[in-house]
Amino acid sequence: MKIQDAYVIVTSPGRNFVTLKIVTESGTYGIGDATLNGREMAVVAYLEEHVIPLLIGRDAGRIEDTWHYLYRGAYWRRGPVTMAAIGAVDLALWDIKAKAADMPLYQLLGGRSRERVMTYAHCTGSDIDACLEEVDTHVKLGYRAVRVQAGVPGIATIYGVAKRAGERYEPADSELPAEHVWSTEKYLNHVPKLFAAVRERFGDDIHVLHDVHHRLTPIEAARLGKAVEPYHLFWLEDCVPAENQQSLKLVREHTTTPLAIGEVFNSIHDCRELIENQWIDYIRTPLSHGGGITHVRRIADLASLYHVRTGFHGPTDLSPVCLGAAIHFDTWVPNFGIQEHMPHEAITDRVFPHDYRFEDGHFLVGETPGHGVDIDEALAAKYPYKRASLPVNRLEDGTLWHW
Ligand SMILES: O=C(O)C(=O)C[C@H](O)[C@H](O)CO
Ligand SMILES: [Mg+2]
Repeated sequence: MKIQDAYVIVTSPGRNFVTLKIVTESGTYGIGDATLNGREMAVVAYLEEHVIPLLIGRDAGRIEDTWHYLYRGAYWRRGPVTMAAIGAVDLALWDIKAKAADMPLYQLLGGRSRERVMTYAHCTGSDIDACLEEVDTHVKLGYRAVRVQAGVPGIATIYGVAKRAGERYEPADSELPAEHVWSTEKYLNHVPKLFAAVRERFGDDIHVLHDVHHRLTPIEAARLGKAVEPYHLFWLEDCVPAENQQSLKLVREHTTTPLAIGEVFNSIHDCRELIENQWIDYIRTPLSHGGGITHVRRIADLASLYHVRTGFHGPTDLSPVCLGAAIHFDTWVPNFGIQEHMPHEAITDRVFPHDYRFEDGHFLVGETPGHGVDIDEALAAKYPYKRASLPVNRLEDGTLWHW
């Protein structure tokens, strides 16, 4: 089954998405998500200039060989742009293979390990009470797990907290980066009160998660992990940046709060030390940014040896193509933990028709051959790309910080 054509579709139904479509001689096609939030056009150029010409005429069935051809063949290895481009090719090729086999993707991966995929919701509020109302709403929608983020007195704007009640936060909300001001001390003094309030109102039965978004140093993260132990979080996410993997060792030595990390990783080498030393509990690298199913499956297998489970990144800035493929992977992978769910806007869902369903706090995988997500190209063409940037953060003295 030779690849006859491949092209990139850039569309902005509510926010920017980049999709790679690969078409074979028989007419069977597959699609992959190539969206890299805030750096979308870099992946477009990488695909159009350096990848698509190599795909034409190749055997679409040789997924493993194509992965190595693109990875080793480029000489310049790893990095989010390269790996998002390879990931899009890989997802599209798995889609084609599953369609050709007339199977839903999870069957091709090895079949079901579970009936349904537990997912967590985002609950944010300008203060603790507003956040608790969001938790209440999501518990009533059936969620068993909630990620809670609340405003902190004395900090005007925090990335990840919606600006208005009932709204979701938008990851990339302005043409050029907005600037926020951050105070670690104010945050550390306030945030344990949020978990205490959630447990007091909702009891012990819901899973509670929290994203620190890389803003702490290791010893500060250790302090937070210890402080929140009484509220038994499901996980504390991205508590420190992890370019230095040893940072997680320090945190681990001080606290039993479970640790999740990896949404900005794109290679097994970014997390190998973290996994082999059992410094983390959940690995979050998504299929699209981690070089596709072919590579992330290796990460999951390594993780399974060390009691580390998957908890894939699932924000709105990964398209329904990535989410749909993730739900197949989650249905199969033996060491599944949880799947993030930040619902896409209705118009995004119309541009990307899909067969996965949310029910009772879980995703249910579809039975359509392939990964079950398509793109309506005519509708997509109505929503042209708009530059959108993620924010930056500064400490109160003006020092540039993690956001
Ligand atoms: O979903 C999360 O956990 C995030 O941290 C969202 C990220 O900030 C977002 O995907 C950046 O583009
Ligand atoms: Mg995160």
